Parts: sequence; C-alpha cells; structure tokens
Amino acid sequence: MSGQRVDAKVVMLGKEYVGKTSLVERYVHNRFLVGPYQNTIGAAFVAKPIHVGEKIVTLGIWDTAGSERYEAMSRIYYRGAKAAIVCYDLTDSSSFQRAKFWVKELQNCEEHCKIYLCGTKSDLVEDDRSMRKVDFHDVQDYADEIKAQLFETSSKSGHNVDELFQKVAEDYDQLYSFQQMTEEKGVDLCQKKNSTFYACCHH
Ligand SMILES: Nc1nc2c(ncn2[C@@H]2O[C@H](COP(=O)(O)OP(=O)(O)OP(=O)(O)O)[C@@H](O)[C@H]2O)c(=O)[nH]1
Repeated sequence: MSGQRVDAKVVMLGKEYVGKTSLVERYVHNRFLVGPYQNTIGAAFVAKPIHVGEKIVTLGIWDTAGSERYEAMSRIYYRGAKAAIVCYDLTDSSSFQRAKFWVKELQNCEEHCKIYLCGTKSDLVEDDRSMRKVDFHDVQDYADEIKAQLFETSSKSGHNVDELFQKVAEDYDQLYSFQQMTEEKGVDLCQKKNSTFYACCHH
C-alpha cells in the first residue's frame, strides 16, 4: 500500500465483471489490459494526485471485488468514503440492478458519500447498438432521483474516464473549500459575539 497522503477516499463498487479494475487501470496507468479476465479478490488500493485548478487533490481509490462472495468485505471499504463510483455494464441489465443495491447501501450507511453512476464498456454499444441493455435516459432519471452524477465510459478507448475522476476530485475540492470557509466564518462569528459581550459589560 502507498504511504502517500490521501485527501479523499473513493470506492469502486459494482457487480463482478463490470470493469471496475479496468477503469482504475485506464485512469491511473492509461492502459487497457487484454488477456484472460482476473477477478479482484478482496480489494486493491491506489493513490493518484490530480490537479484541480492550482491545487492538487490526492484520491485514494479502493477497487473492491464485485463477486457477491466478497460483499461483506466491500462494505468495509466504503466506510468513510467521500465518493463512490457505482459501476454497471451497459451490456448487462442485471449489473444495473446490482448498482441499485449498492446505491441503497450507501444511502443507508454512508449518507455523506457522493455517488457517481458509471455505465462501462461504451465502446461495445457504440460498435453495435443492439448490445445496449441499459437505457441512458432511464439511468439519467434514476440519477436525478438519487442526486447522482452519471457517466458512460470505455476503459478500452479511454472515453470519459479522465472526466469522471476529474469531476470526483473537483466536487471534493469544492465541498472541502466550502467547509473550510464556513468553519472560518464560524470563528469570526464567535469573535464578534465576544466583542459584543465585552462592549455590553463595559457600559
Ligand atoms: N470492451 C470493453 N471491455 C471491457 C471494458 N472494461 C472492462 N472490460 C472487460 O471486462 C472484463 C472484466 O473487467 P474487470 O475490470 O476485471 O472487471 P471488475 O469489475 O474489476 O471485476 P471484479 O474484479 O470481478 O469485480 C475484462 O475482460 C475486461 O477486459 C471496456 O471499457 N470495454
């Protein structure tokens, strides 16, 4: 595991074979591994610094195993996550049902975790429209309902992958800056209160 300082914990969730590892691999190493599919066992971690304006935000990405055998383990990895990338395969409708399961989990157990829905393998549906088994508009309606962002990506071509992680980092940075600002304002208010109190006693 990397000893790098991490700003935001990000967790990858979704049914097995949807392409979570491939998404991280494309984003972090800009490559798409071909060869026999190897399922993730437990989880894998990687830290990646990202430029957001003039700042650098380091995302600590946990790639969990999609197999239901490891479901209890995946729960450990989303604890304290600032963002969850919930993946489903655009060519597999059952994977979207599984994505909804993870969304419910997050809503019940990790309410401050921001949710990003990610439809994977967009290259396959671009090549052959009949391969698409999850309608874009249906997911967009669902995303609006749960206040999630929606991306369709391809780890094979790289389509939308950088954009997805960049948005995660930007949203985190925006929220963090806002929190910092309100905390500072809180101190100001306190100081004002003390000075009023002093003025009041003084007269
Ligand atoms: N065509 C295409 N194939 C993809 C894409 N992403 C992943 N795959 C393939 O889908 C299979 C599963 O990908 P993984 O990244 O291992 O899936 P995973 O979700 O990490 O699977 P688990 O570790 O079992 O949870 C592999 O054979 C990948 O090559 C993509 O964008 N396009």
